[in-house]
Amino acid sequence: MRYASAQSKAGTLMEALPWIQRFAGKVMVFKYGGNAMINEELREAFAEDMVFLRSVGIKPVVVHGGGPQISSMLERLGIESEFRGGLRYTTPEAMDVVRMVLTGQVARQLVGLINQHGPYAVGMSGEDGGLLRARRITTVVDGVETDLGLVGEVVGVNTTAISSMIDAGKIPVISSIAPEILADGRAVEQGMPLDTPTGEVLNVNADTAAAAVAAAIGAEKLVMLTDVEGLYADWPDRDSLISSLTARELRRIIPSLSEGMIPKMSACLAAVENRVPAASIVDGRRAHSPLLEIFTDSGIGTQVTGEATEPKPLADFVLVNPFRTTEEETS
Ligand SMILES: Nc1ncnc2c1ncn2[C@@H]1O[C@H](COP(=O)(O)OP(=O)(O)O)[C@@H](O)[C@H]1O
Ligand SMILES: CC(=O)N[C@@H](CCC(=O)OP(=O)(O)O)C(=O)O
Repeated sequence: MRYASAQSKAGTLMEALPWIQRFAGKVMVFKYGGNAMINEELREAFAEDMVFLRSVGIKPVVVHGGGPQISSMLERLGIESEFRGGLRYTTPEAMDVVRMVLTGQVARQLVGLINQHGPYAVGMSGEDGGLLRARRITTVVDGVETDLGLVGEVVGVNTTAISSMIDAGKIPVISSIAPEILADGRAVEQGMPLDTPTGEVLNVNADTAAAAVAAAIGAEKLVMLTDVEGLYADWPDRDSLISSLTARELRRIIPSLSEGMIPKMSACLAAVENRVPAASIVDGRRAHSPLLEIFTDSGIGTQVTGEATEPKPLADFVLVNPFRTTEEETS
């Protein structure tokens, strides 16, 4: 009996071998969403997975969210908060809470859990060392352009800051807030250079931040942990789980999606359109879902693949626009 169980473990390890060989030395970005951090056991399993990957030569980078944790802190403090098109309308008062919860609470906890296994994790706020830069965005609700307050999208990533951590054997744990720069018409209007800092800090949805980081550092894969098994074609029909789709198919589906799935699937699309070979959504409520997604032949969630492209050259500071499509780039 003991031999049979040991044999099944060996079988699992052998299934992982070709994937370990394929991904060794490669960078993978994991977006760890607040809805996937629901209990200590899951958070510990996530930390173990990151350490496991690092130990077999894969280079994990974590970009974390914490939406539910921000919402409960805002509620405790009596600060109103609402979502518009899946993004939090963020007042200056709410921004202080976003920063406090993401960098002071969620990142600290994750870094602590990973570092129980050795001194691997380093918490990095998007504000530190010019790691991220963002420009302000609005959203469209029922066909109307709608203000989001202090909300942005990442337009610049300091890849040197991230790769020097990776090269030192560390696991960067990145919080999705970013200093605002003038990167649009406002700069031109004000006669300023396109990357002038405004002094404001913006709240960036962690899905879009993870996609921008994955694209900028030339990640092999982006894996998003959330609270569903993957993308359902006919939500909420649980029999309609899509196990894989191409960027082209996803582009067609996105307009029909609701709330949180809009930034998530747009981020997957942005990653694969910016030469990340694959982006997956996995169920973070299942312990060790990152390992199961990467090291099993079938994977477990929904995988989006891009059209084959040349590998992306790395630069020290990469300007990215997560929402520019390949068509726009080439037209
Ligand atoms: N087509 C769909 N397939 C799967 N989930 C969907 C779909 N459309 C909407 N959803 C919702 O999107 C949620 C995930 O988005 P969100 O709550 O923002 O996740 P996270 O907090 O992990 O970023 C799911 O819990 C589900 O309720
Ligand atoms: C602009 C915006 O919506 N920012 C998000 C940032 C955190 C996040 O994205 O967390 P999850 O991944 O857990 O959802 C927010 O304020 O909730």
